[in-house]
Amino acid sequence: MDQPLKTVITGVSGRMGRMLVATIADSDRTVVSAAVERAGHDWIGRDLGEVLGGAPTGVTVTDDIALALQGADAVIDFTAPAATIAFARAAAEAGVAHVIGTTGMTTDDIAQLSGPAERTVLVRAGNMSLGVNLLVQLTRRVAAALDEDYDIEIIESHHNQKVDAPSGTALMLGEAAAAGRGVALEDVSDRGRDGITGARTRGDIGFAAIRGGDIVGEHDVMFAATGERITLRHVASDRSVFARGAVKAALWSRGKPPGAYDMLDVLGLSED
Ligand SMILES: NC(=O)C1=CN([C@@H]2O[C@H](COP(=O)(O)OP(=O)(O)OC[C@H]3O[C@@H](n4cnc5c(N)ncnc54)[C@H](OP(=O)(O)O)[C@@H]3O)[C@@H](O)[C@H]2O)C=CC1
Ligand SMILES: O=C(O)C1=N[C@H](C(=O)O)C[C@H](O)C1
Repeated sequence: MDQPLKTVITGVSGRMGRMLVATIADSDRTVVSAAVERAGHDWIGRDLGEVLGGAPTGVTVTDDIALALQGADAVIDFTAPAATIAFARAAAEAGVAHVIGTTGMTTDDIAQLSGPAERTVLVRAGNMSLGVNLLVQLTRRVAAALDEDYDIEIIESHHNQKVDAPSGTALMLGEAAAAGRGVALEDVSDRGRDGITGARTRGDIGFAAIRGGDIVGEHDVMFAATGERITLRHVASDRSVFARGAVKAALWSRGKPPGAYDMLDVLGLSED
């Protein structure tokens, strides 16, 4: 068997950072080799196990990404767009695979990942769960089978701490629906309706975002026509589905050539 994958976790104190530490602790194929938080965070310089309320692990939380990447195989990153761009440059420099779950990235942010992806394996997805990635493929197929008599609406629900909208998953689903219809999402996307909006434009793909309580993540893709409605739905009830997907991506990266990949590649669901 291969040596356990030496994995760096960024944003380690966050909801996903903690979930990743727990997921890796349950795996004999990966190990947390370093843990990163932002400069000034009160976990810096302390043992990861102790700050999480457990036994010492020997991993000291650091704000130095270059140091954290030394000798590592992969970095799993669920943080924020500016941090992710900086981590991508550092991972490319160190030749370490970069698994990105961060959402809320603009087109310009994403363009800044193409340089790093020429130098190392970069896997990025707005949702790392198997279920959502299957839903992406289903959405593409249903959109291809139906004409514009079926209005496509994407409804997403998340916890009250989420800072970006539409969710990364909603955008993945929107891209899939647009691809199924053979159009570009930016030409048909309808976000943030408010006030006298006028009637719906035929062919548009609409987005709606709900924020409340501790909702982990729910996504509906509705195809609404006169007299009938089809709804494809995914409900995540536990963040472990995202963490397991990210760890799977990190393991998959081993030995792959540099390039930009997504979870469809990792899961073998890519149809292109
Ligand atoms: N693709 C997927 O499957 C999923 C994606 N996500 C996405 O992952 C991201 C994180 O989500 P979540 O864990 O809920 O968010 P949290 O806010 O709980 O965690 C983010 C963490 O990143 C840290 N961070 C921010 N900037 C830096 C930096 N420069 N250096 C080091 N650490 C930094 C934050 O620190 P601080 O608190 O000090 O700012 C925080 O600890 C979001 O974009 C979310 O949408 C979430 C779930 C699944
Ligand atoms: O912020 C979250 O929590 C989540 N973010 C991702 C997204 O933006 O789609 C994935 C998941 O839905 C949870």
